Amino acid sequence: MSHSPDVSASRQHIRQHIRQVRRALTPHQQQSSAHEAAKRFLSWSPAASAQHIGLFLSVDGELDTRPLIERLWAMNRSVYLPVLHPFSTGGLIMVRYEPDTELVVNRLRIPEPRLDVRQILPLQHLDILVTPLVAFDSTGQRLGMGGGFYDRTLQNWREHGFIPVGYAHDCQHVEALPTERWDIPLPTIVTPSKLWAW
Ligand SMILES: Nc1nc2c(c(=O)[nH]1)N(C=O)[C@@H](CNc1ccc(C(=O)N[C@@H](CCC(=O)O)C(=O)O)cc1)CN2
Ligand SMILES: Nc1ncnc2c1ncn2[C@@H]1O[C@H](COP(=O)(O)OP(=O)(O)OP(=O)(O)O)[C@@H](O)[C@H]1O
Repeated sequence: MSHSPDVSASRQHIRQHIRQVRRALTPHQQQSSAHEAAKRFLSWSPAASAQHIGLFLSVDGELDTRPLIERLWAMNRSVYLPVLHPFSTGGLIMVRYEPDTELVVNRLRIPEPRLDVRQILPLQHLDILVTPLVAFDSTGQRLGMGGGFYDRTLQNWREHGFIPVGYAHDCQHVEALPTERWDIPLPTIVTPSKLWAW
């Protein structure tokens, strides 16, 4: 439940607006942005020593993670994708993603690996969690698609010992987001043109 209908309505408005703006990027803009962002991510120092990296498969105009995933595979890093938890509402499970991993489309229409318990990585073994977002602000607050999946997954990230990093287009930046008490700000966000750090 939201503490205020205004906050909730304004979050919904920002979501719709930014989703439309990022869907309007051309395939060429998408491609060059994906390349620039992958380079920036790989030159960020925590990425140099990270072995287990959580990513996501881009949909809906999101900054394309596929070029980054290909580079990480070529560097023999282990890549994981979020799988919707089968019964814990709003939960995500990180599952290993390799070039031959079979993907299925989940109920939110996002491709994910089939849930295989042997391929699950507990969060405390993750080094970096690359986090999707719809909008971010000048203080590192993020707004997602509205499921609360990453708000839950990012709880206690310091204790788990992984570093979250937002991955988004420059046009997803807004000056200030209306926040809710469960929002977890990101310490780092990579865009094609900038590395934001707080
Ligand atoms: N690429 C990607 N994967 C991700 C996320 C994300 O933001 N991006 N998530 C981050 O949390 C989780 C999924 N979160 C989601 C939350 C809401 C909707 C949603 O409302 N989607 C549709 C309606 C669903 C339908 O088609 O039935 C919509 O576009 O309105 C989608 C994903 C896990 N995987
Ligand atoms: N830590 C949490 N524990 C329980 N419920 C939560 C938690 N975080 C968020 N929620 C619930 O999830 C719902 C969606 O939250 P919100 O709109 O902030 O999601 P979001 O940040 O846009 O999405 P996401 O994190 O999936 O990208 C809210 O109704 C909220 O009550």
